[in-house]
Amino acid sequence: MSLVPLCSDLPQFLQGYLPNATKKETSIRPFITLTYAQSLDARISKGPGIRTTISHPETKTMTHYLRYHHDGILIGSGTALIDDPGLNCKWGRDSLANSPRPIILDTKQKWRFGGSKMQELYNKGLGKPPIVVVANDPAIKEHHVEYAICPMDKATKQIDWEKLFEKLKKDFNIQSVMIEGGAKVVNQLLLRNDIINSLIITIGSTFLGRSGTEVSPLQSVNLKGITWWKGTTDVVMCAKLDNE
Ligand SMILES: NC(=O)c1ccc[n+]([C@@H]2O[C@H](COP(=O)([O-])OP(=O)(O)OC[C@H]3O[C@@H](n4cnc5c(N)ncnc54)[C@H](O)[C@@H]3O)[C@@H](O)[C@H]2O)c1
Ligand SMILES: Nc1nc(=O)c(N)c(NC[C@H](O)[C@H](O)[C@H](O)COP(=O)(O)O)[nH]1
Repeated sequence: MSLVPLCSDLPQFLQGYLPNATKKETSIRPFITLTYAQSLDARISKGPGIRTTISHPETKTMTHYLRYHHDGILIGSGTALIDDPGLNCKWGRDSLANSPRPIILDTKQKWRFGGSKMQELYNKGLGKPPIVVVANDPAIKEHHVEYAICPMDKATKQIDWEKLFEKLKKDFNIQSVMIEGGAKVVNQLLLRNDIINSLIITIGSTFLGRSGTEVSPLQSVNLKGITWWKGTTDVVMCAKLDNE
């Protein structure tokens, strides 16, 4: 499916929140953008296992413009298994060159590249092959997939985000990552002002109801550098996570 044209005021609106392509990041971690689309009642899907369109076509195009500006695009295995996303970039003339590298957080090793939309795009020369984040050497290694082995923190039984992003930069030369969900990933990273450089949230003019998948961090989060864009049915907020 082709995209509608990018709204002419969006590049200027997003500029201060994108990785700077001309300036190599000096930090040991990549530039990290946290981005997702939510309903007015802070839901990102109608419920577990239900792929839900929230964005208007013009903010869908914006997402592809964001993909164009990042080296990697990270999602949790929940999203990979439920949505079977392509994660390539349809904005611009050359999908393969413009696409970010998909990064799938799959410590339980449940997702397979084989048979996925990502593989279909890769086979057609329209997308890049994924990096799969695992906690230990995977029992099954798939063709064309690279694995980032990232040990779990023993206490939290979660991967250490800092170590993961350092590894992505050092071992895979990923200078910028956009994180596209889902809820478990977003809820953790909304609390990480030490890691997240930009927050870009699309809000669609719909309510998805209480059985919807909610995004809401464990504690309150303050924002700064806030700016809003208004489209036909959606608004987009760009911000930075505050240090307070
Ligand atoms: N509207 C949007 O912008 C948007 C974007 C993405 C996904 N979604 C929706 O979100 C839903 C999926 O969200 P979800 O919360 O179920 O799944 P998720 O995509 O957040 O993936 C969760 C899984 O990722 C892994 N994981 C996450 N954090 C980890 C950590 N720190 N260490 C180790 N492993 C970790 C675990 O395997 C966990 O089960 C789907 O319904 C999807 O359609 C919506
Ligand atoms: N911006 C945005 N608006 C939405 O309404 C929605 N549901 C998502 N959801 C993000 C999720 O990760 C999707 O699975 C991928 O956006 C699909 O990606 P593809 O088009 O297959 O490349 N994102």
